[in-house]
Amino acid sequence: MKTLVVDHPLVAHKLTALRDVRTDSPTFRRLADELVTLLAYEATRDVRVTEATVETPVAPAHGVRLARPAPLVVPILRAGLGMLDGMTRLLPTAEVGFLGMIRDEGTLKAQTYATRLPEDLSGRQCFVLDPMLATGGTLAAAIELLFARGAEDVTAICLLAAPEGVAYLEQVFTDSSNPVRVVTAGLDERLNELGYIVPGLGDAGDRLYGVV
Ligand SMILES: O=P(O)(O)OC[C@H]1O[C@H](OP(=O)(O)OP(=O)(O)O)[C@H](O)[C@@H]1O
Ligand SMILES: O=c1cc[nH]c(=O)[nH]1
Ligand SMILES: [Mg+2]
Repeated sequence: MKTLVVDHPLVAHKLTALRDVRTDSPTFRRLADELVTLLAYEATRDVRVTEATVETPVAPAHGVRLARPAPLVVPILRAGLGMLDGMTRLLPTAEVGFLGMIRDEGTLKAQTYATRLPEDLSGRQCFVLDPMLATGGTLAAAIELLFARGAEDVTAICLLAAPEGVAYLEQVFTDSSNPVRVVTAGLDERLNELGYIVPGLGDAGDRLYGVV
């Protein structure tokens, strides 16, 4: 598994504002949206393309188009929904599937409460959106589900990751024929005793949509 921490001053600036406890929900949503578009640029570096030729007003020009089948973008509800618009802005022809998952805050185990994905993902490139990679349980379960349906490779886009979560994914995904990549704006210090990323940004879902 490969992990890319995007090193860019605009990403660092927006991430700092996102972390700030004084940042309100509307601003948090805007920053998350902007950050995802910046991360998506790196995350789609290996998106599959096919050669294409178009006629300019002057002459034929050789270029590329996104290959078929279209990539599948999968936000993990709730918090991943705050990353969807920023992603599809850069990849408007992608299809979108949905996974609803919640981490039990006692056991820290992920449970899936909603699945709306194509049954057959053979040959598909998938991009999973979830702002927080903490223990890694949620992302691991989501990625396993996509591979079980035939996905070819999976790139997870996160706003923040913990070393513990990255290590867990490295341990789970060792098959080089089904590569996994994590692209994140920041790799933080550690998890605390409640399974929260330190220094992190708190509960991403609550900060986007309110406490439930
Ligand atoms: O890496 P893990 O330890 O599994 O934790 C990360 C998960 O926790 C958060 O979701 P949460 O369960 O709070 O659901 P929500 O998006 O509805 O708030 C977050 O958005 C991830 O999905
Ligand atoms: O720090 C964390 C860990 C899990 N989920 C969050 O939203 N934040
Ligand atoms: Mg939450």
